[in-house]
Amino acid sequence: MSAQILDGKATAAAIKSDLTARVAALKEKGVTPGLGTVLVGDDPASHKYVAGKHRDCAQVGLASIQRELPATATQEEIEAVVRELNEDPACTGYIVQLPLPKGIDENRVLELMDPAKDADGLHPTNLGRLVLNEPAPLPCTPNGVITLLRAHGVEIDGAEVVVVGRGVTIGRTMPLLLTRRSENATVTQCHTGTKDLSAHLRNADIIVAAAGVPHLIKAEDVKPGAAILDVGVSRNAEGKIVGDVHPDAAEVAGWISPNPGGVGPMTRAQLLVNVVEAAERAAAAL
Ligand SMILES: Nc1nc2c(c(=O)[nH]1)N[C@@H](CN(C=O)c1ccc(C(=O)N[C@@H](CCC(=O)O)C(=O)O)cc1)CN2
Repeated sequence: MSAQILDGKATAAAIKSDLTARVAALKEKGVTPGLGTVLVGDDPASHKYVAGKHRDCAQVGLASIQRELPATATQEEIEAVVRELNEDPACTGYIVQLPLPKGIDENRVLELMDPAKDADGLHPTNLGRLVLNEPAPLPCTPNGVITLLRAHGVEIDGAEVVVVGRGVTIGRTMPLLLTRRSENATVTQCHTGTKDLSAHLRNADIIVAAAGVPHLIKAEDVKPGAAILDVGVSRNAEGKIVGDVHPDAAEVAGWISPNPGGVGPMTRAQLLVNVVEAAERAAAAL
């Protein structure tokens, strides 16, 4: 068997095309939504991701607000930029690109954000709303995973899903989204403390791999026909992405997301969705 592709690039393009029309409609009402980004330090991957976010903004007609600080920036300097964006009326929503440099208290920065402008859905208030089933901006990568599965007709309802990883941007929140009544999946969360990862994986209809361990998941770990979402990003000596999933797994799986070209573009598209939805809510309240 050779897996079918969960095409993140094409699915993200369709989402962006829909958003372009919605942004144009907002502009006709006199509202120009803007996405802000706070980027601290010189991690090349973070710079690439943020540049991609602003390219997306230009494509769909969103205004871009970019704030960059050096790796030497203090906690207070970063927090000052967050306070400024909280107050900036041109900024509909913004993100603080993670990870922040060592020594910076990331949670303190996230907590300082105005929850109404939290385009990543990572503010504690919004994470709490998600737990309570209240409306909130949804974390971009987990929401991107679900949108990608749905766009390709992969059944989530009743599926056994294994999430590998417990990081903030995906591992922690992926199970919360998947176990909502609208998704209705059964989720097992695995992590470095899991005793027999392979046994869990072999039982999964859907695997979300977000461990950041190159080629952790191999063909023999995969149930025939399963859907695999490879969210892991490691880099080889040439700086090329190496995912969590060994390429041989595609011979066993029914569906697989390429990496790059799978969940990454979906993360960016869902970020735009959060900003446009926030702008639409604000416009409706005018
Ligand atoms: N504040 C946040 N920080 C981080 C998040 C996040 O959701 N919010 N997630 C990741 C990084 N990330 C978003 O910021 C992200 C990752 C990957 C991509 C992407 O488009 N990847 C491309 C490949 C790009 C490359 O060649 O390096 C792809 O997969 O095709 C976009 C955004 C951590 N930080």
